[in-house]
Amino acid sequence: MGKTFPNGVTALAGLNLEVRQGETLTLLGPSGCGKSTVLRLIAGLTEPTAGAIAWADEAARDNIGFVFQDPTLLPWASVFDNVFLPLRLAGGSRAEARGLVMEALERVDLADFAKALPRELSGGMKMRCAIARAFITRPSLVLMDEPFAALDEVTRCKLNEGLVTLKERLGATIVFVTHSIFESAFVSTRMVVMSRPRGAIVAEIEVDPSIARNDDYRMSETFSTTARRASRALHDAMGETR
Ligand SMILES: Nc1ncnc2c1ncn2[C@@H]1O[C@H](COP(=O)(O)OP(=O)(O)OP(=O)(O)O)[C@@H](O)[C@H]1O
Repeated sequence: MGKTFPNGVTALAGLNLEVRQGETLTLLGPSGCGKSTVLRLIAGLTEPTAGAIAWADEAARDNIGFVFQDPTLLPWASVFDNVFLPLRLAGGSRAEARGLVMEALERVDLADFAKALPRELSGGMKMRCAIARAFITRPSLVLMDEPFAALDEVTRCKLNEGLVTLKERLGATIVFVTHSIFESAFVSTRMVVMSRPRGAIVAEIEVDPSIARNDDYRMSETFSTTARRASRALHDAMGETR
C-alpha cells in the first residue's frame, strides 16, 4: 500500500502491514515516517494512492474507536455526556444509555466525576474520559495516536496499565502510535518500527501476550530486552550509528 499526497510527498510506499485480531500493535518510528498516515488510512480519513486495505471483517470498519493526543472533550458537556456522545449520535436515548455510560466511567475510575465538566479534570482524567468514550460503542478496533504524550511519566504509566486492563476486559484490537519505547514495550503484543522516508518497516518485535503487564514486568529482563531491541531498531531507522 502507498500514499502520495497531492503536494507530491510520498508518506508511504510498498507498506505491507497486517493487523491481527486482538493484538495491541504499536507503531514506533522517527517523526514524519508515516505513522499517523497509517492510522488515517485505516480510519478511512484518507485513501491509499497505491494498493488497498483489505478487511477480514467488513463490519469492523464501521465501528472504530479513536483516541488522539488531545482528548477533544466538549467543554460545555459533563463527563457523562461526553462519554454518551457516540451513543447519542447513533440515535440512543440518555435513559437507555445510562447503565452503559456509568459502567464505562467505572472502568476508567471516573464514576464519581460523571457530572463534572472537563475543565474540572486533570490531564490524566480527561484522557480517561476520552478512552471511555472511544470504547463506549464496543468497537472491535481502536486507533490511538500518541494518546499519552502530553502527560507526566507517572500518569502515563498508570494509563498504560489501565489501557491494558481495559483491553483485556473488552477484547478490542488496538493500533497505537507512540514515540515512547517504554510505553510501546509495556502495552504491545507486537511492535513495528518504521523508518523515514516512506515508512519502510525495519523491525518487528513480538511480545508474549500472556505476560501480565504490571510493575514486575517493568522490572523484568524481558521488558528491558524488548525495549533495547526497539531502541536499536529505532536508532537504525533514524540512520544513527551506535
Ligand atoms: N495532508 C498532507 N499533505 C502533505 N503531506 C503530508 C500530509 N500529511 C502528512 N504528510 C507528510 O507525510 C509524511 C508522514 O507524515 P505522518 O504525519 O504520517 O508522520 P508521523 O510518523 O506520524 O510523524 P510524527 O511522529 O511527527 O507525528 C511527512 O513527511 C508529512 O510531512
